[in-house]
Amino acid sequence: MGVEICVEGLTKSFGHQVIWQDVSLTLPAGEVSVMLGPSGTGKSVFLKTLVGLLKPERGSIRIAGQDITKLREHDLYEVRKLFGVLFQDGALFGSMNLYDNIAFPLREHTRKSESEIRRIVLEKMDMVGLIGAEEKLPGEISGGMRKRAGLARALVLDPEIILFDEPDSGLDPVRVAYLNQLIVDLNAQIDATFLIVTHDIASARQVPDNIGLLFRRELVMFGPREKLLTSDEPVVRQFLNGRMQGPIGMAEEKDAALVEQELAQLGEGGRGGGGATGGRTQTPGTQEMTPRLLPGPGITRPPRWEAIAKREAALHGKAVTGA
Ligand SMILES: Nc1ncnc2c1ncn2[C@@H]1O[C@H](COP(=O)(O)OP(=O)(O)OP(=O)(O)O)[C@@H](O)[C@H]1O
Repeated sequence: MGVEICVEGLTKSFGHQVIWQDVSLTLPAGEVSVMLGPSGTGKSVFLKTLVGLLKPERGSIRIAGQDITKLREHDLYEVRKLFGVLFQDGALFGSMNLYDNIAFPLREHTRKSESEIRRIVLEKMDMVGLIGAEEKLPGEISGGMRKRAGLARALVLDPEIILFDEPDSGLDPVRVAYLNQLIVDLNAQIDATFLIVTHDIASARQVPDNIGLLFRRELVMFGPREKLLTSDEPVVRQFLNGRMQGPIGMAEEKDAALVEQELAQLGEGGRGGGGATGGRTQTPGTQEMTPRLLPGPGITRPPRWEAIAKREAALHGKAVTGA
């Protein structure tokens, strides 16, 4: 079972530049969460802060009963063993074949025998569909295979938490679909806590249990997938629908009057409309409950799935009847 991560009042700056402030959220143990946000809102900085590579100015990050922001380097090293991280490009060593790349953390951090290492490496390569590619060099394989190799390497120390930094970047839509299925299947099999940073809205709508959105140096919202998919919050609706109309502009944020004008031209939303938003500016876009991606055949669903499915079915019923 993965571990819970509890973030309270977290603030990170570089010099005078505040990246985000007062961020509080709980990543529930064993669940998949996605962090969204326009470019430059500090999603990668958030991942690095969680794993202790960057120090926040304020706030706490509680993992397995310890506030990691207070730990000394030696103790942090121990906590980091709970994490597996999939970097954007897989971060593989170019001169090592896939087998040695994936074996690397085991050789570096454990005293396991080569035969034990072989068993683990082949098991993880099998999980990500890379059996047979042991001798390949990273430069000889596709981007999708490199991501899967990076994922196998992130799995070898049996992490309780896996952080994914844009796992879908640079992949075609079919490879993204396969990778999403792999993520859902893996989560059901190993039950670790997953946090995924992505720009891919389709993935964000289907894969996670929870979604968070960073914007204007704040965490606008974090909660169950169904809560964000049906939210009236203008920034959340704009982002989850990938629309130009709304508070998010090319250079991050827009003038309020311009947003009003855009929405009026579209004939949707605007002030004084009442209804679901209680008169707030509404951002156009569907509030559909995208179907959840299920684990593949033969993979047992974790116990939480039943409760989530009931909650989502109830919400779907409401959306259909307009209740
Ligand atoms: N080590 C650092 N020193 C100074 N500034 C940094 C450092 N790392 C990141 N930043 C700044 O923090 C801000 C957020 O960067 P980050 O890479 O986390 O954004 P992001 O949301 O992941 O963006 P994208 O979606 O484009 O990948 C940027 O303005 C970046 O320049």
